[in-house]
Amino acid sequence: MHPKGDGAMGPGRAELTSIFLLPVGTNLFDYLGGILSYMVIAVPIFAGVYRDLSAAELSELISKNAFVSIYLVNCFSQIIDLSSSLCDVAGYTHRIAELDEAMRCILQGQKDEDEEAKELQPCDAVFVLEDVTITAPGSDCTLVRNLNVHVREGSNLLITGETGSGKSSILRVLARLWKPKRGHVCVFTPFGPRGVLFLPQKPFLSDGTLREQVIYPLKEVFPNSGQVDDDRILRSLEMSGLTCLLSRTGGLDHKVEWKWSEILSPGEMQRLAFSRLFYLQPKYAVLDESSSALSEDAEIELYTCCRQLGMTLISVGHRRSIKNFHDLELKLGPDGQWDLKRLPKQHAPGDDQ
Ligand SMILES: Nc1ncnc2c1ncn2[C@@H]1O[C@H](COP(=O)(O)OP(=O)(O)OP(=O)(O)O)[C@@H](O)[C@H]1O
Repeated sequence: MHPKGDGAMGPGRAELTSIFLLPVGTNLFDYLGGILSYMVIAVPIFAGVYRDLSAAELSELISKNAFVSIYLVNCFSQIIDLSSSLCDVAGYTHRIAELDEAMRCILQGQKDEDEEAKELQPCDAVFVLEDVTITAPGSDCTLVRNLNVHVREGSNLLITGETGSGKSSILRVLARLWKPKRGHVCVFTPFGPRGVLFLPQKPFLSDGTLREQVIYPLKEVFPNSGQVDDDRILRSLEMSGLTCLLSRTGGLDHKVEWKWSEILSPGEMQRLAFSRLFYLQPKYAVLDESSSALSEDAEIELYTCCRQLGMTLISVGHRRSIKNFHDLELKLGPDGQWDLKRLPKQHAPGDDQ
């Protein structure tokens, strides 16, 4: 036997009220509407108010009264039905307003931090982590302790470490999705196609044509770029090894029936994310195991393209082969330990091109 009122074991009083009483209250007019008119007219009839009327006049009065009552009941029911939709709309509006307020606070906080950081910017460093300690939200376990890293343009950083050691957490802090527990994090380049783009392990694929997939997060290309832009998209698809998608979709602008995230394989999704990168060609790219579903050879090809396009990379990856494309390795260890070392210069494919 469970004690009475044990909220964890069954619905509480508030839930019972919402499950049973609210619908009953809402539909009360519907239930009683049919008999309400007779109850209302019965009082004056039995009190003798209409004793002068003939039987025909009385029945006409009763029927007229029933019509008016049912019409009123109908109107009340509609108002009550509308009120629940109105409550939903009010709830959604409130949540959107709260989200908007939170976003404004974050943006304002970032602006203030950026202003402070500008004064502290060390020469030519673009990503700066100074004395940064990271813990996951709602956890006391330190993932990275007192981390100091500066990433300069042209100097690629590879983050390695065991599963769960906090590699992606560093990227979340750089993207300002998480606040560090201690220390300063500064990114001296705008987020987006003109600055730094983040490629996650599982890319977000919106609905839309192949063109819309490749140019994402842009919604439209410049109207006068025409053929030039088409060529750029085709070239990006070729570099990412996805030219085959053109025949599957029937062209860049053909409306497709399917959901991209359902029909593409994980590897194809990752290649599509790289085609976005090659189309947008930002100065900096943060790659969070963005090629993990591809073969080593395919990964090397994609990193070679990034190098040819002159992007500065911050990557998380497990394969040894991608070390050749990086200058620094940040290795995360247990208990928040880390080690930053310069990688030996090696000949990476694409260096001689
Ligand atoms: N939103 C979150 N809330 C709480 N804990 C989280 C959250 N996201 C990640 N963590 C925890 O933080 C730790 C570090 O996660 P992170 O994703 O940085 O690991 P990782 O080194 O990138 O691992 P992998 O190599 O498997 O991708 C993990 O123990 C994870 O469970």
